[in-house]
Amino acid sequence: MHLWPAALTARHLTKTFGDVTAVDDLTVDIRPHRITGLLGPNGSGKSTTLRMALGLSRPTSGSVEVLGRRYRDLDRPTRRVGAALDVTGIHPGRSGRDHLRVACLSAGLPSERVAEVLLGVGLVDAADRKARTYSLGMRQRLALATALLGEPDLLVLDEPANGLDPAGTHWLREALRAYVDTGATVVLASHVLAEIEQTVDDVVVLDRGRLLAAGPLAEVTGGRSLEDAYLGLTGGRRSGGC
Ligand SMILES: Nc1ncnc2c1ncn2[C@@H]1O[C@H](COP(=O)(O)OP(=O)(O)OP(=O)(O)O)[C@@H](O)[C@H]1O
Repeated sequence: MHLWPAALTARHLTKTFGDVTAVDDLTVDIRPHRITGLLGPNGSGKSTTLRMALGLSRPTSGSVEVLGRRYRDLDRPTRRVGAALDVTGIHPGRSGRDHLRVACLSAGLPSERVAEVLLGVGLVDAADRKARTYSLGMRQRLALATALLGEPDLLVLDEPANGLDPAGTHWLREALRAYVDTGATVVLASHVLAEIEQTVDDVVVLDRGRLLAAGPLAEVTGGRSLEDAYLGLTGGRRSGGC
């Protein structure tokens, strides 16, 4: 149904902040209809890469496209790409339901989607409580619900399991797999290698902004655990959280 050669394509993508090169000449293709984990130590450029892909930050040089176009050139981007990058952006005085209503309205999406995504992420019972009373895991669910409003072809998540309990992590894994099975693509950045290992089809490993490895999980790990492969690739620079 979705026929793009790659869901995300970076070509010589580079971003500098003053003296810091956050992303350094990154060339990679992320395959469609799969879950890809973006891995790397703290400060390796994962979030900066995702922000450039979503048009939130301008590359210093090089390019990044999602679904075959620059994000800003996509037709109705909120229906094509959904993102949950930062749970701190949720208004504390607003209920989850109101947060979703506002997001629906501003994206021009039908209001029926609010009840559907609340059900989908298991937040129905908490929907009318103010977001300030939500746990981190509940805010993660609300951020995911927001990203899913437009039933996007590409879902981009930054540390989506952060704050989820084991049952929540299990639920997330199943939910992402079910979503990809509908023909969509998921890209997620994470530090938690055990979680990544059980969730993704492909991995992209960054270190200090540079690409260290990319490909199917089994190919990159070569029979080792992901942690061993990762520590070998990054020279022992540990990702936070593992
Ligand atoms: N707006 C900014 N201004 C200055 N430096 C920045 C900015 N955003 C990111 N950086 C720097 O760019 C580098 C890459 O940061 P980035 O947040 O992309 O890494 P990350 O891999 O997502 O890290 P983490 O795992 O800790 O979330 C870091 O050195 C960071 O300090």
